[in-house]
Amino acid sequence: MSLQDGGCSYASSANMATASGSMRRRLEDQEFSLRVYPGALAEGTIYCPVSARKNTTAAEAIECLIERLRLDRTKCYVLAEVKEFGGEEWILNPGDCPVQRMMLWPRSALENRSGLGSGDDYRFLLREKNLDGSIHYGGSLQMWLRVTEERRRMVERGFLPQPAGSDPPSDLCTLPELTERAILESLRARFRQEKIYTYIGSILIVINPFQFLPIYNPKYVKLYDNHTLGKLEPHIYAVADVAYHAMLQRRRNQCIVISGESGSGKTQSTNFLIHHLTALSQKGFASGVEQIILGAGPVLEAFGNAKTAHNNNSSRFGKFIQVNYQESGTVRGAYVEKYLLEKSRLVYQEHNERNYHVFYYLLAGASEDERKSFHLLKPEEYHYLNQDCFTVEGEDLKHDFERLQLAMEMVGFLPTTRKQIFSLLSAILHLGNIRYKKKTYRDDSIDICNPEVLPIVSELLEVKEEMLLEALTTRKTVTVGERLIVPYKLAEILSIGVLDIFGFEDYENNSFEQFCINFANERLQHYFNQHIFKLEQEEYRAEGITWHNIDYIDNSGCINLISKKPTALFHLLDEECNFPQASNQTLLDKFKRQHEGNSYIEFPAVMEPAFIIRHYAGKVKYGVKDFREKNTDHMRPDIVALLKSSKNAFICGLMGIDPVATFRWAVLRAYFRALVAFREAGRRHTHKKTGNDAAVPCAVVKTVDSFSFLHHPVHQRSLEILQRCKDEKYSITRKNPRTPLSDLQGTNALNEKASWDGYGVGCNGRSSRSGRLSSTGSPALEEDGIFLNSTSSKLLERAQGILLRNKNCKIKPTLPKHLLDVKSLRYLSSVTLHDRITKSLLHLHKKKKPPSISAQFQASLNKLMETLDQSEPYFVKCIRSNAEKVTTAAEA
Ligand SMILES: Nc1ncnc2c1ncn2[C@@H]1O[C@H](COP(=O)(O)OP(=O)(O)OP(=O)(O)O)[C@@H](O)[C@H]1O
Repeated sequence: MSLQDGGCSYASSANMATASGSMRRRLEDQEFSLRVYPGALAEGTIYCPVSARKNTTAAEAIECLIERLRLDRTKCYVLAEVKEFGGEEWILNPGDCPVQRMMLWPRSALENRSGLGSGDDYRFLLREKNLDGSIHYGGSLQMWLRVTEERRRMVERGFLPQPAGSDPPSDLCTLPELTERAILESLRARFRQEKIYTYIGSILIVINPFQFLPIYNPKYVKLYDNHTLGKLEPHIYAVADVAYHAMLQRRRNQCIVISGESGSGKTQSTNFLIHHLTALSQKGFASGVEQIILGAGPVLEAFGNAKTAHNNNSSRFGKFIQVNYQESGTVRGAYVEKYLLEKSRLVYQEHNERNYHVFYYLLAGASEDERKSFHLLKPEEYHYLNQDCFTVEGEDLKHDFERLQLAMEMVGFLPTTRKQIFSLLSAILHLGNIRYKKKTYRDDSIDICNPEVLPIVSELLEVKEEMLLEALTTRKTVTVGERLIVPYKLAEILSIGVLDIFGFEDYENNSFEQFCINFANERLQHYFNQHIFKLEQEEYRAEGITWHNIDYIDNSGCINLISKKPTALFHLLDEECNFPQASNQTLLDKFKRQHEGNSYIEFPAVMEPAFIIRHYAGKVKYGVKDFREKNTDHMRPDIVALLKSSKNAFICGLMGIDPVATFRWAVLRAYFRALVAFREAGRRHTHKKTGNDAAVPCAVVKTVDSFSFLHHPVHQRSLEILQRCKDEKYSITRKNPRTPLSDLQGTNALNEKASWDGYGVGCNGRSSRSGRLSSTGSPALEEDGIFLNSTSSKLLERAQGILLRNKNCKIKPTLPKHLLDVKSLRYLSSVTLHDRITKSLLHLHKKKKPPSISAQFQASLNKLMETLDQSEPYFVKCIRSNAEKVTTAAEA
């Protein structure tokens, strides 16, 4: 190093001085692990690791060894350095520094310190000094080394117990003393040996090394395949493997819950787990499903991750990835549920933070044509991007954009859909540049300072410019229902869920987001307690094992304070959101009145619009400012109406007007109505023949006679769709613009030149592969045997025949056979039952007030907990090795 530095004589000397100065400082501060072999002085110990810095003396190291190995203090000891196997021993003076000696050893000696016979054997020995000053050797050095080496191998193979004072165990439950200190020291010692994984029973601890270790290649996938936990060195693959085989053997769903603070490695661990879970099931062959699952990672990352002060690639949402398997253990598909995306980041970022990655990727990676058609500018020219920082060290945005495009393709986004998404992103950025001014001095109404942005946004969103201007400058007070996101349920399939949820947060200013995040953590901690302490102890008791109950912090009180009906904080907040006169103070007063005296809540002594919650992980102070606004984060109806009017099917889809869902229900209705019609027509026919009036109620006869259901706009629309579907023509034009669509939310999407080749975006905003509309049915659904022909189609054909013969019927629909299987219908009704369009088509929901954000969040958490409760859990706890994201494993 010094030679190289010296060689760069033309480099700026000031720079060099700074660089070498900081390098020197770093070396001074670094901690190294010395392995000292005590030989006969401590029977059973092969070597004892001692932490030392560059200036730690031999005397200090010996003092530490006396302590650790509990040696006789009345005796004298020295450190001896052995260079090369069988070579001479060099006795260190008390003031010599062993680390400095070690730094002169060849690299191979440091990398292979235990290897006997490597040719490069360098080590420190602890020797006893006789009274006359001579060294007490107690046997030949070579002999002694051979014996200790043999013993080491025996220990490694499990024939001898782990000696005290040697390497900390891989499962900390086997530590003789289970104190916090002992646990931390063991983790630290293991980390220094680049062992980032450690078990505490079945819990896996991961310490983020901020450098990639070569322990994730296929060799390791194979190594950990089908082993009981704890047999091999701890590894994240071992957890995935155990979950996989437990699922297959016990036929029960499994889940892996990953927790830890921001930047501790949760997402990385999730990626490793998913990789291993898919690799296990494919046994080395990358299948289409695996490609899609792995491709989803970069897409989620681009849209949901951002640079924060703590992590350059921080996930700003929680996610639960459920990998679903067939009975045989082959991956069937995966499903991602997302929680609480940080929306505020779009418009505002804190110091040293950025907006979502995808914006920077797009601006850096778009081609010249794309730049033109999306009207792209430079990042500095957008208000949403130029608030603080633009770059992240070491990133290659062009490459990232290419990677994103590839990943989007892998997961099934067609080029048209991708274009529509990027167009929307560009519209968001331009919208952020709109500036307002007062219209007139006396008037409070507003106008737009830079109207030149409007045609651009209107083009990108495919909405009328006048409507856009109106939506941006006026506010309508009518409220409409908001979407309630209910995930699809894939019934009766084995699964392994991986939960990567935001960690506990306590910042300088904590708001509603932190309150929700920390509540989620309380719920997960409760789940953890249930499994690790409560259920385990109950099992011991049931089996008659002597067991003293251990105390753990039961956080039910805190959970009740926040969410238990009817007076919990979330409910009081909802109440206040309904009062137009409410203020921060009235909210706080309500909290106080209801919960004064509750040990989980405090109010600051100084008049401050804040409250303090005693969480399991510590106290957090929340400022109530914006709580009410953030809890009622509803889309304004006029903005929703504007976006609904877009000619772009993707944008309509975002507003819950999912053409695919509308289509599905239209098909369903057509089917059932036709079925009823056919039955009734049959009965009527029989009645005519037999003259038996009583067999047919009049009302029914009337209905069938007139086929009034066909005149219902829903039905007309359904039949049109079916007809078009059959003809494989997807450019649908509005036939009857005056059709009343009030109870048909979403059908206007069908009237636009929707890109039917695109993948549908589900009502919950999820891109849905199964949503592809094609005349042969969705490929994904076909795979599941959904749109298959069946005998029921014959029935429909006959029903259809009757319909066509009827004079009143103006439309001549032809029902495609493949859409008529009863199983398909059942499937469709189960997957669409909860979506808003379905509800409105079935009149299941009247215009109710939309649920508050906290209510939605609680509902999705409850759902998650239900899933977790039905699974066997594994826990992965991630720890950040340092706050500076520095590569440290071997040096800490
Ligand atoms: N096992 C690992 N090996 C190597 N590097 C890792 C490992 N785990 C994490 N890292 C590094 O640490 C960085 C932060 O990790 P990650 O993004 O997974 O944290 P996180 O806990 O998900 O953070 P957040 O909650 O902010 O999303 C990663 O970008 C990666 O560089």
